[in-house]
Amino acid sequence: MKVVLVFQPKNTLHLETMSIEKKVRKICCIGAGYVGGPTCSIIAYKCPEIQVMVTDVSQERINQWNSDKLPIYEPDLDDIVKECRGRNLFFSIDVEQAIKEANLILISVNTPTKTYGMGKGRAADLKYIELAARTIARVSDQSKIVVEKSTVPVKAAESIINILKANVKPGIRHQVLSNPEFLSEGTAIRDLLNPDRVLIGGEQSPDGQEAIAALSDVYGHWVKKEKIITMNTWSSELSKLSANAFLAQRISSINAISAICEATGADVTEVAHAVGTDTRIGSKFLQAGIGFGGSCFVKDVLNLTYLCESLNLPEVAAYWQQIIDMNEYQKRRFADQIVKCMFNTVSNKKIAILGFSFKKNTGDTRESPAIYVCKYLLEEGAKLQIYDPKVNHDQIMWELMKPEISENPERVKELVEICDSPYHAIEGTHALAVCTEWDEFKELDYKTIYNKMLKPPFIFDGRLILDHKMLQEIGFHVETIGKRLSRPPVCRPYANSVQ
Ligand SMILES: NC(=O)c1ccc[n+]([C@@H]2O[C@H](COP(=O)([O-])OP(=O)(O)OC[C@H]3O[C@@H](n4cnc5c(N)ncnc54)[C@H](O)[C@@H]3O)[C@@H](O)[C@H]2O)c1
Ligand SMILES: O=c1ccn([C@@H]2O[C@H](COP(=O)(O)OP(=O)(O)O[C@H]3O[C@H](CO)[C@@H](O)[C@H](O)[C@H]3O)[C@@H](O)[C@H]2O)c(=O)[nH]1
Repeated sequence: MKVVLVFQPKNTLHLETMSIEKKVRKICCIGAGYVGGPTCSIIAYKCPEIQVMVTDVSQERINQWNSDKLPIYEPDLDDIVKECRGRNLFFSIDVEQAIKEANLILISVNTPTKTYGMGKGRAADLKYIELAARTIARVSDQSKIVVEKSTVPVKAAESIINILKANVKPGIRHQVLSNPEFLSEGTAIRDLLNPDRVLIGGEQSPDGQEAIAALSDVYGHWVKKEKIITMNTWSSELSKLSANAFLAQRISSINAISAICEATGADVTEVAHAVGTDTRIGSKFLQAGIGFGGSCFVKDVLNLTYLCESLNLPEVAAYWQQIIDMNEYQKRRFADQIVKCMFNTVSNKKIAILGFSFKKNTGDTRESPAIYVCKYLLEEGAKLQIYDPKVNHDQIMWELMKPEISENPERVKELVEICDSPYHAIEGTHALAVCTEWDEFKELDYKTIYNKMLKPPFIFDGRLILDHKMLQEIGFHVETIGKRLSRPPVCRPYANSVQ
């Protein structure tokens, strides 16, 4: 461990270490979002001797974390926050003070797709990461372990290192680690408590290894040693993007197969089962549907394609881009199927949209496929009655009134009604479309629903969760993804279907 001589205010000569502390005692997390909040709650829960301060620039978000109604919905999160908050888990907007006091800092800020300038619509916008790094450099009086938890393009840690090096106070040497997060929304607590693996990438130097060991110790409180994988920084950053690209690729692959099923009479559920029982392939992430959404897959695959282009690898970029293209096709296909089945027009027809979040057990709507299904139906003049158990009304309207979704927000207000229950949503509708796989949609009283709908009543199951046989017996016209159910002559969605 290196030492440096520094003069303290009282002119006494004092020895101070330049290196990072080996033991983590205080953590500051920058960014109190879907990752920062749950991750730090679990750290605080499992490491009672570590003080964890979660910070954010948003006063509203911090107030919510300090209240009984947390800003995000995650099963089991409330109980863990209640147990740790005020003990060794705190939420604050004083980012600078928290950085000063901590010896390990998690950067967990958003890295959205750029909406302007170079790389618009593809590259990750790293402005929040950069700002966090500059703040750390400016306010730190001691060397810290700086952990990149946000998902970033490969070599982002190099930019953080450069910013820190160029701005730190004399005698200070921070260590930057990559520790990408793999939690899924809706199962965040389960994933954090029992991760498949924890990745830590760092510098291959003695200081880098010390920092890796310190972070490994934190996870070691509850994660088995063999699940903590250490590697070089760039491998760690690329592993995160690759994992998401592989997962998204499986969904686009099964969705591509679903189109073939509809055209041939094969059944995508049977095909997915047959394919997934091959142990080399595995059964997870083969659920066909209306396409993937969420804040990560679209953003991270686009980020990967942009990275490939920047590295002058156009063929590789085109390969990954195809995953996004297939996803767009799938969302569009579902909306087209609704229009075509309903006698080629949905103008002024009421359609119930059940589910608006991007998947069940979350209130998150970022990149939700439901948004695009609604967008296409609104463009056709449909009146939508939308219900979601966890997404609040304003959030739904905000998503649908974004300029990239609707050119005419007033028209959206006229055509959309947000409902408090599924039964309210289906009142007087011609059709019902399931856009999120919430369990409660399986349990609805479909006989009552049948009576409340106009005839013939259509059900479009975009998530393959309903009992189609039972619905047909009640009298519904049922359509789904990747298999043919009822086929009256009015409903032949795909002109080139093999009969
Ligand atoms: N959401 C997920 O399930 C998930 C899973 C794994 C990884 N990730 C990645 O983790 C990162 C964070 O994702 P998220 O979903 O938690 O985002 P989020 O938008 O929910 O939260 C980010 C928070 O950071 C805050 N912030 C931004 N700049 C700040 C600054 N300078 N100082 C203090 N606070 C600041 C924002 O106000 C926001 O509250 C992203 O890179 C994402 O790709 C997300
Ligand atoms: O077989 C499947 C599985 C998922 N989906 C859809 O894919 C999207 C993403 O689902 P999921 O991966 O479960 O949720 P996320 O919270 O987005 O989690 C992903 O993105 C996170 C952010 O990077 C990663 O940490 C996780 O490991 C990764 O699974 C959702 O719209 C799902 O409905 C399908 O259509 N079919």
